[in-house]
Amino acid sequence: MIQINNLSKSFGDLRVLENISTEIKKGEVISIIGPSGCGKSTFMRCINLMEKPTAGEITIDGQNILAKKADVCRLRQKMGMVFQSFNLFSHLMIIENIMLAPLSLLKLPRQQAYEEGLRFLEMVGLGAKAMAFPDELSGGQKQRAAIARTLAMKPEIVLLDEPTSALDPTMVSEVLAVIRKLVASGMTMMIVTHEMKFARDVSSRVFYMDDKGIYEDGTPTQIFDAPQKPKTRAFIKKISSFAYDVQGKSFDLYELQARVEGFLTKQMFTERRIMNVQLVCEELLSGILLRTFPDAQIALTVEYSDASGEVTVQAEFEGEVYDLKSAASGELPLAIIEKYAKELSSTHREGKNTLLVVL
Ligand SMILES: Nc1ncnc2c1ncn2[C@@H]1O[C@H](COP(=O)(O)OP(=O)(O)OP(=O)(O)O)[C@@H](O)[C@H]1O
Repeated sequence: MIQINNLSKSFGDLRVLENISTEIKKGEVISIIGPSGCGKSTFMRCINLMEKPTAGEITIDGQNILAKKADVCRLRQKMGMVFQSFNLFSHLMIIENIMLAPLSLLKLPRQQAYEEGLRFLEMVGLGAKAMAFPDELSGGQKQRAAIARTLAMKPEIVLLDEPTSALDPTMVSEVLAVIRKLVASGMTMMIVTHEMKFARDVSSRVFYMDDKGIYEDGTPTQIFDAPQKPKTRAFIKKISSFAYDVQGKSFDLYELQARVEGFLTKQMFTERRIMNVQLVCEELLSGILLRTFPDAQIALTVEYSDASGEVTVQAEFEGEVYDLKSAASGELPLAIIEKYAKELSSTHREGKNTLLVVL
């Protein structure tokens, strides 16, 4: 459907994309992930010609869209784009926003554009908001309206550039639910996203971008569970864990708990499970370790494995051999930890204790 050959893009002296070649087939749902600033949005914007590539070829249904004579307007209609920032016209009602392009570009009769627009609004759960103005909608509703507007042009592929990153966390799931519905309808899609769990669940293919290109291209299982290349491995490890340095007993427990919550919310954990992990961290640190070693410098890591669904809380600190089970035996904090832990271990190597609690 889309063939990309040796695509490069520079902004002045800054070379962002270098010689990218790939093919996107009909029905594929491709998530693009990678570190901030690696060129994910630029790549997507080049495909839609919102950025002019510096070199290379993009062929859609056999037509090179970079050729001088290409009918860019018509080719662009084949690709619907959903942006981070909705881009709805605030002086127009939602239905008018949706009808705008079908009327002017597809030349649909007004009544037909209206009826189809309503149908797409109903599909995204906003049938009742057709006559509302954008300011009367929440962020999540605005983004769903923007998706309906894109669909109204009946594109062959939908490109979504970080569609949830401008949203309040409480509104992310309603937009992701609508995107899931599109995926289920068989739509060809490309999504730049920081929602890793979502990328893993909905994609048929994942591009990990780094080093100015598609550094690794694979199924979600390959990229998230068994990445083949070192930078992909490092990135996946980094996004599936977070580290916190605990500096003695006056450390900021509330900050730590907020970080735990933020991290696990991204992994789409339920409130209940988040509270369990927070409780284990609190009992391990304040209930046990810092009561015994008030000045200890503890490196805490919370890691989530999507493959096993397990969370590992790891506490590392220097000192004599310390065995958690025997040291805290019979105490309430350990009993609480054991209630939630599937596995509990203590090891000592080169003067450092490592305690692991797997939940
Ligand atoms: N219009 C522009 N002019 C100059 N530099 C730009 C322009 N657009 C992007 N860049 C630069 O190109 C690089 C890639 O940006 P891009 O937005 O594509 O990255 P990204 O991977 O999507 O990042 P993020 O995940 O943070 O959104 C960055 O260094 C950015 O500063």
